[in-house]
Amino acid sequence: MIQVGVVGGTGYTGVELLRLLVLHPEVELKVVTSRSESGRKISDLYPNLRGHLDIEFSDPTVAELATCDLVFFATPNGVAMKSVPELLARGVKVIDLAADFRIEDAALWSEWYGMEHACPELLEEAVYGLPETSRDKIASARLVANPGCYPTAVQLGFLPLIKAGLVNTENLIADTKSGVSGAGRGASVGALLCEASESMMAYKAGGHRHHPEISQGLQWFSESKVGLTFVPHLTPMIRGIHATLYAPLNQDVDDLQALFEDAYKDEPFVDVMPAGSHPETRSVKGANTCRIAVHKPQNANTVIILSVIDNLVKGAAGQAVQNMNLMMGLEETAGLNQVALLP
Ligand SMILES: NC(=O)C1=CN([C@@H]2O[C@H](COP(=O)(O)OP(=O)(O)OC[C@H]3O[C@@H](n4cnc5c(N)ncnc54)[C@H](OP(=O)(O)O)[C@@H]3O)[C@@H](O)[C@H]2O)C=CC1
Ligand SMILES: CC(=O)N[C@@H](CCC(=O)OP(=O)(O)O)C(=O)O
Repeated sequence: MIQVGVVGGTGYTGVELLRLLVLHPEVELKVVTSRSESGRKISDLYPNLRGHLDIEFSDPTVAELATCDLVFFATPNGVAMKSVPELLARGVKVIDLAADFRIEDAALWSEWYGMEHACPELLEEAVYGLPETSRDKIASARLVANPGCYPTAVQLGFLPLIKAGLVNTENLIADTKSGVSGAGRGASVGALLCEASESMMAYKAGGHRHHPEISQGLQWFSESKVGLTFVPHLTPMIRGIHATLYAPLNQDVDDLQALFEDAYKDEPFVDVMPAGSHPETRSVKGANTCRIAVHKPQNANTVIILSVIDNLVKGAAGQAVQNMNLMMGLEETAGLNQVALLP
């Protein structure tokens, strides 16, 4: 059994990791941290785990955490980078669900995240954990940067077209919607029921920190320069990301549907729906699935890709478990066979 630690076990992505890991056939949860709930039985706070997890939250030192084989950080940006060098030096593998190791360029990271990077020397070694593009690198990595939720949905949607060189990459548009759990469990006025329900709004239209992450990920696979317009919206649902993506074709393409089906035919967690489909966020709720549909309306030259994920699963904890499976040489789908919850 692999001994696993979760830093930040009280948060939304943390408890989602626990939900997945308690049923994982190869994992033993050894340490689950929380500073505010240290000493409390985890299943007292989260009764869905009663009968599955019998340990308490703790507030361990890095040396104590290092008794694990692999540690997940489900913590705010800027936390993991303070402990990762010591954990790696002690032979522990790390998956960070936050953004500390997602951007290759330390100066660009500081610009968007408003702090100095604590270990820029590790940015080159860290592997961006999108299995559909980097499976082999992830398998041999010590440190994986789990992608953001919007970046997962947007990159999986655009990449088949970009890799095939079929679109004008300077004019890509990503119009994205998120459920409120994307903002985490911490109390904030914007996440109150009376503020977030019965209404919808765009936010950070002038610049969101996922813009450089998405642009970087698309640029890795594009010979021409990537220019992206990215606008996130907050929608009155708890879980889910819906990305509507617009890409101008640079040539006639016979069969876009076949292109997408072929690109993802061997991917266990990307489902290309039949032509004409409109994927719903509820069709991936609780599952580690990205569901995609491709359209070319009015015979115009703009392709529209619809891409949905559960922000807490394929957008965070599920993708992190997928990465752990790869890093530890396990079956990639182990512990990840959930079917979405309907209605
Ligand atoms: N929510 C989402 O949909 C997604 C989130 N992410 C990213 O994953 C990370 C976690 O997100 P989420 O679960 O929503 O966040 P939450 O705010 O819900 O939870 C944060 C967790 O981190 C712990 N924590 C906070 N500060 C520290 C610290 N300085 N040291 C150690 N532990 C700390 C908290 O517990 P305590 O204070 O008790 O220690 C809590 O358990 C974030 O970086 C987020 O951006 C990524 C993709 C999707
Ligand atoms: C609805 C909402 O607030 N969503 C979050 C994105 C969550 C996420 O994935 O962000 P990280 O890059 O920090 O992991 C936001 O826009 O900040």
